[in-house]
Amino acid sequence: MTCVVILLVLAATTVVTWMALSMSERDMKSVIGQQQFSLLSLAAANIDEQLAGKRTLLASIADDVPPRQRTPAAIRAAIERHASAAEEFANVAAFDANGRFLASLRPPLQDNPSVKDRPYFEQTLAQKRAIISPPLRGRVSSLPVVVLTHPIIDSGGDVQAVLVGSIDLLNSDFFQHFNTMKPGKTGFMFIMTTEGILVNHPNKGRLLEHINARPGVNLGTQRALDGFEGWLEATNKDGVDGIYSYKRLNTTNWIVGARYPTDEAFAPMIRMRQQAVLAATLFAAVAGLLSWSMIQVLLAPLQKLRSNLHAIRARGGDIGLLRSHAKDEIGELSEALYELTAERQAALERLAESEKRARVIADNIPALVAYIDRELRFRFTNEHYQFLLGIDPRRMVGKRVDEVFGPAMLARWQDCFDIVLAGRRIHVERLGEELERHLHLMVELVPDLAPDGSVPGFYMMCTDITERKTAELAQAASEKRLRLIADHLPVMISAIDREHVLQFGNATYRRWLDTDPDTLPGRPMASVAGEVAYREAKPWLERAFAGQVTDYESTARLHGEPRVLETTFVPDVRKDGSVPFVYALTTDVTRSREVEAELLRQARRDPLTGIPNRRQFEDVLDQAIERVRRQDSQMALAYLDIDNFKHINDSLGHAGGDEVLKEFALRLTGNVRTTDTVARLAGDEFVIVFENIRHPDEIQLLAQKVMDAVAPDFTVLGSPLRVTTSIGIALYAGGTETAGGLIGRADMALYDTKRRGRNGFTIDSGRGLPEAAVTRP
Ligand SMILES: Nc1nc2c(ncn2[C@@H]2O[C@H](COP(=O)(O)OP(=O)(O)OP(=O)(O)O)[C@@H](O)[C@H]2O)c(=O)[nH]1
Repeated sequence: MTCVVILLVLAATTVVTWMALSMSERDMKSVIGQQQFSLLSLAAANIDEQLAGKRTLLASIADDVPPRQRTPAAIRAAIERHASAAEEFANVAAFDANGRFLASLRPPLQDNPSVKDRPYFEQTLAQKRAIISPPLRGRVSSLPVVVLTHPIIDSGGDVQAVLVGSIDLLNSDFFQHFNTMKPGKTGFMFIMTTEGILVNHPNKGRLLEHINARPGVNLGTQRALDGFEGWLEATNKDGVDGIYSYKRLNTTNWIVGARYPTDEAFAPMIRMRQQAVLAATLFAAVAGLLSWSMIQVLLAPLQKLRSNLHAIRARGGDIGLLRSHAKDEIGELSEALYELTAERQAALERLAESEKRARVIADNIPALVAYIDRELRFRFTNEHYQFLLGIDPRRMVGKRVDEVFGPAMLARWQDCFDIVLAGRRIHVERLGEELERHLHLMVELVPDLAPDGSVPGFYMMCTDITERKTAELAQAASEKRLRLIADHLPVMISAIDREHVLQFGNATYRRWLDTDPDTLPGRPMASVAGEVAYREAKPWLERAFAGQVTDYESTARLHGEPRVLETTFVPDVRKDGSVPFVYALTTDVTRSREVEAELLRQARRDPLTGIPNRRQFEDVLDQAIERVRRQDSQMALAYLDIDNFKHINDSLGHAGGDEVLKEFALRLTGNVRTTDTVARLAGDEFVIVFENIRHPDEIQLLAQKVMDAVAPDFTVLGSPLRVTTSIGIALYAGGTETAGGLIGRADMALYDTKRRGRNGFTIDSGRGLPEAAVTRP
């Protein structure tokens, strides 16, 4: 912190110093530049002045030549009369209009020199006025020179002769003053023509050379050649910066330039900058230290606060240490921090408590519980890993799934992980083949959906369902066995739901109805059994859904044959009392019903004679009495006993007696109406129930008819035998009399007949006394 403060102060001081220096440097550069340009302008004025002086000198020599005696001697004399000519020029010579030598101040270096083809000469002739030549190399001396000319014109206006003054660029004093005006110690001045040919340069070897003869570019010089006058900063071809000033000469338009190296020009300023930086650094250090000391004093309460916070965080100390009763900003801050920390501590305690509870719950869930992040690393695992798989859950945290269970496991589960990490919940049941124990696992993968829709991880809960799975497999095997049994039972078995839709049917459907049992689930009962059969079954079925076992019998045609079917509806009553299904067991009872009917029939028949026995008789009598009451008709009951049957038995044997009984029964049944019933009650006792008696007198005729039927001899064991019978008849014409009462009256009437000597009949019409009694002789 201290370092930061010092660095900040230093940085601020440096920035301020740098800005101040930059501004003063900019001003200083401007001043130096202007100075340089002023100096250069003075130097240029000096050159202009010298050139003007030299031109004036030539003009004066020309004027001094007498117009009518322009001989070489006169011209030479005129030159020599001007003593300054020798100082101003390296030589002054005169040439005629054809360029031929006329005279000179100093002897020529060659005989009869000619300037006929020299451009400055031709230009002077052509323009008829004085000119200053560009620098050129002397023909004979090979020295660099600048030539000034002046024409001597005759009265006719023609050029009669030309005065030529040469300036030796190497040795003359022409640039002496100019060169002393160079800027600084290492600066210099130079002159070049508008074409860039050097007229003056500290390096004399470069005279007459083009300024850009050396490779590279100096943008300042370039601008000067383009017409710029003034000062600027530029870099020379050697890469050295400098202040450049440029000014044009009035006389020749040549460019006068000065170069002032920046290092030298700004040397004082650089020194000043270094001193300023040093001073600023010192100032910053002192200011920084002072600031630091002050901050230390100011921040002392905060430091205390910080160390208290450290102590609380490191050792869990009392957060009351954060409290401060100071009435300043730091006091308020401490109090706010205390409240914040207290709230945070309470929240952390609640969170810890909640995490503890969650951990206890997770550790005690009989399932593997884990949280896995997007990199498929375990972030949370419960204790069940230790219990079920023998893996320490703490060692799993931070490891990837394949690091714990191997790459084969990851490959098998990767598709599930991809789905859950895409935000979809998955439920799968799988055999955990990658585990040492082959467990059946039920796995629930739940994505951890963040509020922004991203999925940073997912929860995985694996339950060991091996036991359940084994039980399911056993149940499936058991169901298969049951199915096998059900399919081979001669019973049609169905499961019917509350909508009366079939949910199951056994193979008997195929045998009885030619219906594939696999097509039954989902089909309404009516569509399988037919509307009629369904309507018949419906009430029984509804009672079964009410919880009652019902059964009923029905008839149906199976393969064209009439069959009797017995159906039992068994409700599937659940613990809550609901009946989701009713099982229907339909049995073909045709054969047993036939046997039953036969047994019943036989139970009601006398086995010896084949006519109804006492049981049948009693039913018939009850029904007949009921019909009389209902139809307001009449009936009669005849009670018959074979006379002296004991004697027959005794004489002919029991078999003979049986023959008599059978013949007797045959004769009785053959002589009554089909609506009448003949029955043998026991031994030689028979009864006849006569129905639909229209008049009591009819009874007598009926009795007589029976007597007549018995009268002819019987053939017993090949011998004729006379058999007689005694009859007692009771008439019933309605009323409350019971069957027993009627039988009693008939019996009494029989008794009367016997009492009178047998072989006859007695009729009791129900009026108290027998009304008719007949005894055969
Ligand atoms: N053969 C034969 N005899 C039977 C049968 N059932 C009963 N009896 C005999 O029939 C006889 C009936 O005799 P009763 O009716 O008491 O005497 P009864 O000789 O007919 O004398 P009344 O009736 O007074 O004429 C007895 O001897 C029985 O043993 C049977 O099924 N077959």
